[in-house]
Amino acid sequence: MTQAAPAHKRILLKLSGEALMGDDSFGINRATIERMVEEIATVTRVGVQVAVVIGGGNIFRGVAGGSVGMDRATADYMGMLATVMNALALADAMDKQGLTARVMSAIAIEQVVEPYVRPKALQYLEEGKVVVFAAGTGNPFFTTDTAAALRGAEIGAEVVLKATKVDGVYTADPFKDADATRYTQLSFDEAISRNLGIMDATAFALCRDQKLPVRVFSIVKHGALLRVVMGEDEGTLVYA
Ligand SMILES: Nc1ncnc2c1ncn2[C@@H]1O[C@H](COP(=O)(O)OP(=O)(O)O)[C@@H](O)[C@H]1O
Ligand SMILES: O=c1ccn([C@@H]2O[C@H](COP(=O)(O)OP(=O)(O)O)[C@@H](O)[C@H]2O)c(=O)[nH]1
Repeated sequence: MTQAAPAHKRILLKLSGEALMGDDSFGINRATIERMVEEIATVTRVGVQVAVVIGGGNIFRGVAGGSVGMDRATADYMGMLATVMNALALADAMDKQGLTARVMSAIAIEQVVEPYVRPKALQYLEEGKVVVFAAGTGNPFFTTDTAAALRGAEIGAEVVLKATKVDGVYTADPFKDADATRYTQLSFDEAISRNLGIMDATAFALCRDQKLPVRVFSIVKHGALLRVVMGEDEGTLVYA
């Protein structure tokens, strides 16, 4: 039996920090991270090169309650360090499941992880290793969604896959508005002008300018990542 070819050769997967929490209220849930790694492993097995940008919102967010009264830039650096912790946990879980993972950080912390060097990242991807980008863009006032757009463009990913708790982009935040309906697809301009809070405008604008499509899909739904990679209709496509 011949297996269908994947729709993408190289993807940039954005995992929100909160996705690692599972049903916990904070931190990293082991079972959840292992399940995510299994899903990533299935797409590497069909020959897709995978790079991951991991968030930090499960540990610290520059704009959240824990940072009240703090200098914003300092809080953001703490948020970026939180993503490094998540990246280490994710890479560890990958190694345990037989994948070879390499963490690359946008902030130099050499004793902990190697720094981000673009040609090195490309080399790892060609070798079939999973590259986990940590520390966001390395700059305060940005988000890991923007880091996903940036790294996605830099490594020539064909698509940014934003794995999140909701199964696509809705007309309004579905957690707040029960009448919200899901888009199958929409343009970046529509997403920006309608102020759909699923990704920040900086990330959307970068993807739009680089003509890098984004697909938003559910990380909770089993097998969704593989279906996305195989080109099946899943989540919402945001296109240039
Ligand atoms: N128009 C929208 N469509 C879908 N989700 C939305 C929308 N507006 C806001 N959201 C929220 O965005 C979240 C997804 O973004 P994500 O980056 O994963 O979460 P967070 O920013 O909380 O870490 C969803 O959980 C949802 O509550
Ligand atoms: O380029 C970046 C990426 C992240 N952050 C900080 O790191 C936190 C965690 O990232 P994010 O909120 O994007 O994580 P996620 O929502 O994906 O869990 C953010 O709140 C910011 O404080 C930052 O300052 N610059």
